[in-house]
Amino acid sequence: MTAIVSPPRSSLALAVADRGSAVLTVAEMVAAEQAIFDTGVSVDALMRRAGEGAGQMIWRIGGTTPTLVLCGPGNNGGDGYVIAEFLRAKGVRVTVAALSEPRTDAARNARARFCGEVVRFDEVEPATQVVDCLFGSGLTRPLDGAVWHRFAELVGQARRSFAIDLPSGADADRAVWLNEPLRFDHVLALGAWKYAHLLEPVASDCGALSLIEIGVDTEAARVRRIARPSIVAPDARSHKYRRGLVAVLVGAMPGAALLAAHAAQGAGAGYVKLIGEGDPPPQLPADIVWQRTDGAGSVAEALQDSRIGTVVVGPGLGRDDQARALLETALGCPHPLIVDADALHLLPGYFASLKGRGAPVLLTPHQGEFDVLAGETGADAINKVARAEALARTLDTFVLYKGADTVIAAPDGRAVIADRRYSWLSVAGTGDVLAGCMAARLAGHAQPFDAMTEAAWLHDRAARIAGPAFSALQLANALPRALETCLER
Ligand SMILES: NC(=O)C1=CN([C@@H]2O[C@H](COP(=O)(O)OP(=O)(O)OC[C@H]3O[C@@H](n4cnc5c(N)ncnc54)[C@H](OP(=O)(O)O)[C@@H]3O)[C@@H](O)[C@H]2O)[C@@H](O)CC1
Ligand SMILES: [K+]
Repeated sequence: MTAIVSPPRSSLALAVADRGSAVLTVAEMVAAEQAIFDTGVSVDALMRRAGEGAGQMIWRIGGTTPTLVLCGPGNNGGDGYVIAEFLRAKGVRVTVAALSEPRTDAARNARARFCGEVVRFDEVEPATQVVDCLFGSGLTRPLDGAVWHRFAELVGQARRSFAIDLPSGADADRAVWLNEPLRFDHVLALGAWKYAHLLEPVASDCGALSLIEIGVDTEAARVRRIARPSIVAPDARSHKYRRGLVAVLVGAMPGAALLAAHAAQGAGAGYVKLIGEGDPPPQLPADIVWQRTDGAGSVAEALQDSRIGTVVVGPGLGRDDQARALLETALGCPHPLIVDADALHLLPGYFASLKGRGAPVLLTPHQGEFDVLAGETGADAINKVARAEALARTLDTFVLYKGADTVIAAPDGRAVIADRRYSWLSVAGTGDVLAGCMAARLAGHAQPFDAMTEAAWLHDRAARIAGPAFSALQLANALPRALETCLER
């Protein structure tokens, strides 16, 4: 048997990248705010920071547009009074509609500092621009029916709408609407992202997102919003194996494996080969190597090549006995492994093989495949990130849980949310492209979590470059231009 040595690693590696901005639960946000108070900053001062930061953004976007600020009873309402006074001082015609008297000291103080007009919420007329400060992270239940109805009318009739911190009616941690959904033009998040900003179904209703810095320390946050990765170009010592050798196993439908192979090339792999039974498919291009095998033993032997950086199993695999044999062989090989598509449906029969496997396994389920894998795992999880984390922990694998909100989770608890994925990606074959792209990144630097994050970013960027209505092959062909936008200068 061939001795297994780690393949040389690429210079097409990950540079020190922006880790992405933090995503916090309400409890984590409260703790982070408390840490600021512990340094001697008062609640009033922090509210002023938040309200003036948000006011500045509204002023920049809306200028002197007449503005209605809707204020609730808590500190979100308090932010509203600060915003209203900020805009009033700029010369904007501002009206505040108060749902009730402020119930916190900071909100009462902010109310006292507002020098403009305050009217009752149930008597207010619609305005050109509306700012929602009814409820933020302290929302505990649905809005009262009549209040929600009037609120929806005011937001719907405004030409421009802002929600401060969170849209009222959205549950911050669970990222669901407690009332009917409401669409905003802008959401200004205070201090850090909350899950509702980035996870569906609320995320799509948030319009343009802005983060208002208020001095919260988010250094230790485990969950982050995706940020553009920074990738280093090959250096003078680079060669095809340092760049990364990707091996894609071919099953019943070679087209999907070919797409993954194209994508691996476009995402920077130095060498891509298909491993399959018998003769190559007629459409095999000259720049993809075909390694012919004869039976499972022959595949296992091909996978002993110590220069392989990543193996992909799943695209076009099928779900028959031959597919099972290929999956079993792939799980038994010594290389990092991406399990995608059909292989995810077969994987529950092989969970035992995941435990103690030396090299990492990366899973790329969409919703249907996730349900097959997860079963009851994470049934009590609060949101999509927690469900992905539960699966990653239970199977000791890396998980990229696809969707308009794609979640990447590592078994050590790190997670990234790739929100608002380009909707034209919803076409056949784009999953195969994602798997190939991830394989190239992983073969290049051997960091599974980073490979998933880079692939999610490159895939989305390539789709935007390809424009509307592209084929999966056109998407793969756009990957080099996406890669170019991430190269370190
Ligand atoms: N912490 C800080 O220092 C800073 C916080 N900041 C800001 O504060 C926001 C969080 O403030 P918050 O905790 O006061 O919560 P908030 O969302 O304003 O409302 C809670 C109030 O509403 C009530 N209530 C709840 N649901 C209800 C419903 N359906 N219908 C009716 N009432 C309902 C609830 O009363 P309950 O009846 O539940 O006891 C309570 O009275 C945060 O999002 C950010 O904007 C920034 O200024 C920076 C500094
Ligand atoms: K709000």
